[in-house]
Amino acid sequence: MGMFIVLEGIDGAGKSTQAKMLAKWFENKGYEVVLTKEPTDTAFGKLIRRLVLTGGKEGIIDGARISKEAEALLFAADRAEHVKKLIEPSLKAGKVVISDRYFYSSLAYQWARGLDLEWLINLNAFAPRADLVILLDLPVKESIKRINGRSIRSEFDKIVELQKKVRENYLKLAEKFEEIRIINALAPVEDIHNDIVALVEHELLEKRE
Ligand SMILES: Nc1ncnc2c1ncn2[C@@H]1O[C@H](COP(=O)(O)OP(=O)(O)O)[C@@H](O)[C@H]1O
Ligand SMILES: Cc1cn([C@H]2C[C@H](O)[C@@H](COP(=O)(O)OP(=O)(O)O)O2)c(=O)[nH]c1=O
Repeated sequence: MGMFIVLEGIDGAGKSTQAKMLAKWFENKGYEVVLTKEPTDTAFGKLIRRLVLTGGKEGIIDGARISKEAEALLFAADRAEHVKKLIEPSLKAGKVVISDRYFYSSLAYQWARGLDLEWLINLNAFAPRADLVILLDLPVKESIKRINGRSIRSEFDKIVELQKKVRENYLKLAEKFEEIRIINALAPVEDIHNDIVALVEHELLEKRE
């Protein structure tokens, strides 16, 4: 079996930056790596971007956003394809799978949107837990500064209050899921990378020897 590592955190926490660096680190050590993300680039992920994340006309039914239940189900459908078609086969082939977001995102975000946590956990029960979840934690103010430069930001990402709730939710989830480890994401990129590598060596590689 391979190794399944997930990066989580609020928007702009540095997940994609660190996921790429970690993937390179594993490749340099000779591992076969699959770097992936959620929402995916499949038709399901595209549907989510169209209906949920853009806040565009198509996502609006009767003048409101699509329901939070439908939103959670769309993320779960995208995830089911992701798990069955990519994650599980890659792990069976002995590869290192690194995912930028996974079901922990649904727990943190859709819980913040008002859904029941246990309902969300049950909905996502089909998805195998990761071996290690790196939670990049930083104050919302900092994350907003980092993503201000991005050209296309949806309404969804702009809501500071929601991001604050999401951050709190992640910290609560870290108490519930032992695979979640908190990393201070305020540090410079290289320092965070070194912290992540130390965690991976200690939590995953040493335990396999
Ligand atoms: N440790 C860091 N310190 C300062 N800026 C960072 C750091 N990590 C990433 N960034 C920058 O912040 C922005 C968001 O990073 P990104 O990796 O895309 O975050 P995420 O994938 O979590 O949304 C990018 O412009 C990136 O270059
Ligand atoms: C995977 C997932 C993402 N999301 C949200 C988190 C992000 O705001 C958005 C993903 O958009 P994306 O632009 O891919 O992420 P990022 O802003 O981190 O680069 O979708 C959920 O609400 N639930 C989920 O299950």
